[in-house]
Amino acid sequence: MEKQPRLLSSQLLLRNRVFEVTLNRTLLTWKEIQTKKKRVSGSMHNTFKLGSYCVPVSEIVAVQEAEVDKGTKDEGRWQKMSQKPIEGYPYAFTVSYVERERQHRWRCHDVTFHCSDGSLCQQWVQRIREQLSLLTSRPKHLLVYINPYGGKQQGKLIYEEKVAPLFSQASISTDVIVTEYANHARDHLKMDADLKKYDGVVCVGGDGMFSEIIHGLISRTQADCGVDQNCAEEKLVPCRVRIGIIPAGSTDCICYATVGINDPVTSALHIIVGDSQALDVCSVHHNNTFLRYSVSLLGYGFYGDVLKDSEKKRWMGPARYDVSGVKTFLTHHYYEGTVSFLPATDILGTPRDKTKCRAGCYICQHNGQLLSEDAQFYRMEDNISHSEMGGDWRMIRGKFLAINAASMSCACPRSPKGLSPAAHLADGTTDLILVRKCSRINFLRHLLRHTTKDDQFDLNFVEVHRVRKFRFMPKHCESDLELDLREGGAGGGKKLLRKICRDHPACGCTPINSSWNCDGEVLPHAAIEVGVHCQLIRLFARGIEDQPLFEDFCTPTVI
Ligand SMILES: CCCCCCCCCCCCC/C=C/[C@@H](O)[C@H](COP(=O)(O)O)NC(=O)CCCCCCCCCCCCCCC
Ligand SMILES: Nc1ncnc2c1ncn2[C@@H]1O[C@H](COP(=O)(O)OP(=O)(O)O)[C@@H](O)[C@H]1O
Ligand SMILES: [Ca+2]
Repeated sequence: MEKQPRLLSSQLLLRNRVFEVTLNRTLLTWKEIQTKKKRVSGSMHNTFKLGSYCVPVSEIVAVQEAEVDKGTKDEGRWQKMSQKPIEGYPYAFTVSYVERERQHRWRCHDVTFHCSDGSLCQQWVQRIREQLSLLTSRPKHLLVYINPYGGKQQGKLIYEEKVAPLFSQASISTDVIVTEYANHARDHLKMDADLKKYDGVVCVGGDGMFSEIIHGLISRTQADCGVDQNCAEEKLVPCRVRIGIIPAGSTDCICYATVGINDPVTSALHIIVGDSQALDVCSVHHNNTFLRYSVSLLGYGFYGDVLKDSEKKRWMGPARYDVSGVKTFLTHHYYEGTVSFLPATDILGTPRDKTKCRAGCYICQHNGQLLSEDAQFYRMEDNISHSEMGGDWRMIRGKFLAINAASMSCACPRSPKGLSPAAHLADGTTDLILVRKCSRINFLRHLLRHTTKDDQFDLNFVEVHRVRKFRFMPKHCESDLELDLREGGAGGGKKLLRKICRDHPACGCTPINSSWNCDGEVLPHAAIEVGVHCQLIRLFARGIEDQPLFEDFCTPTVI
């Protein structure tokens, strides 16, 4: 077979101007070759530049021959044609590529090049397609789950109108399941789905729906590999299949904190270009029983109570969180208990850093590497258990308005910098935020700082620790009591009840325990043990990209 030259370069017409169009292994560039210079708006010093653009091949969505109706030139039927023929350039092809807009929004943009020669036009289409086929990280076949009841109940519409057309343009085939009941997606992934057929799973819904997907996928992977999820010390096996999130929920924090915006088209484009972003996952256990996984917020007290109350107000849609938020704020419950945690030592980064986790984050790479080297070392020294390698646990007893573990920033439209602005997506740690009992006005000051530039940790009743593991034990352990009543018979039960009455007089003003908000799902247990599993799952995302220096930029990059 004849070997193709690496570089393809031709003079083609674009909007009636001649461009030198070049395709190499990584870039498609087009440069105006007329002498006329073009002013580029918004550039730093209003300088004049040649019209010259480039798009990375990795950000091309598709290429196709454009329809140019050559035979109808004299019949005045231009409106029927997708492209007007240009004298001497009767053939054309259209390249669709990612264009960056403000606030991390991506859009699919088209550029049509006109050629004088049919075989040249075909050569261009073929060469670009060949280049695209070399991008092995792009998904070809996806399994899509849609929650039709998430958020404003627009999931199906959002998928059909905004996402499906892009997938088909990018030649991605899909199997789509619209869920019929809660946990439908989880159980399908866990037991029925033929995962070998797919390069990824797409979740159309909110954080709760995403939680279903990761539970199905992680449980399935552990079952296939013979790993027992109930054992908190087990090293879990990372999932092969990547997950894409099309935001169609109420908070969409996981999408927002990994992409920088909750926008369905942006997310679809990240899936199409085959992005990959590893994510830490917390496992939640109690008494050697697996309870749940969490990737964003594990919140006890305030966020647990907001969520529990909001579940009764689902009919309100996303506004339920504001109503329950105000109600919970006014109720001002605090909860007593003991938090123990294992601080993450030997790592780069602290929760008070000014630098944030961004696309290609060095801290995530460094800390992830460190953990896998540690794991190798301790596998060799197999007489040392994982808990012994850990270091020193710390213990804090107190009265808390909120205990929040943020494994990622938890940025969302309500709080664009999030609960822990400097948390990392894939560093193997979670940020444990303890908000002690304080006045309403002080708690409001803390909450308000989630929405401003001010530091929400710079208050004397708030502390934050970057940890690998933590435990919470409420002062009055309800689940233990129930367990004791069942197991210990009447005598043991009476003794325990007497103790509780002594410790907690029946004033009736405060519920004994809160529940945990686990990625937007209510976890009724109060006593839990949590461990972080570094980079257990991967998303079709790349982390938040650094904002460009100047506002008025757009791709294709002007060079
Ligand atoms: C005074 C203004 C205070 C604004 C404080 C906003 C903080 C928001 C931080 C949100 C962190 C979100 C973490 C992610 C949680 C989600 O997993 C989870 C599920 O998402 P899904 O429905 O898409 O499935 N979402 C949630 O749990 C929602 C949490 C939303 C909490 C809103 C709290 C509003 C508080 C308002 C207090 C107002 C006091 C007014 C006093 C007069
Ligand atoms: N077909 C369905 N019917 C009812 N509930 C569902 C269905 N599919 C998923 N769910 C559940 O709906 C809940 C909320 O979903 P989510 O997409 O996160 O929306 P929201 O962001 O509005 O909470 C999740 O707990 C999920 O398990
Ligand atoms: Ca993390």
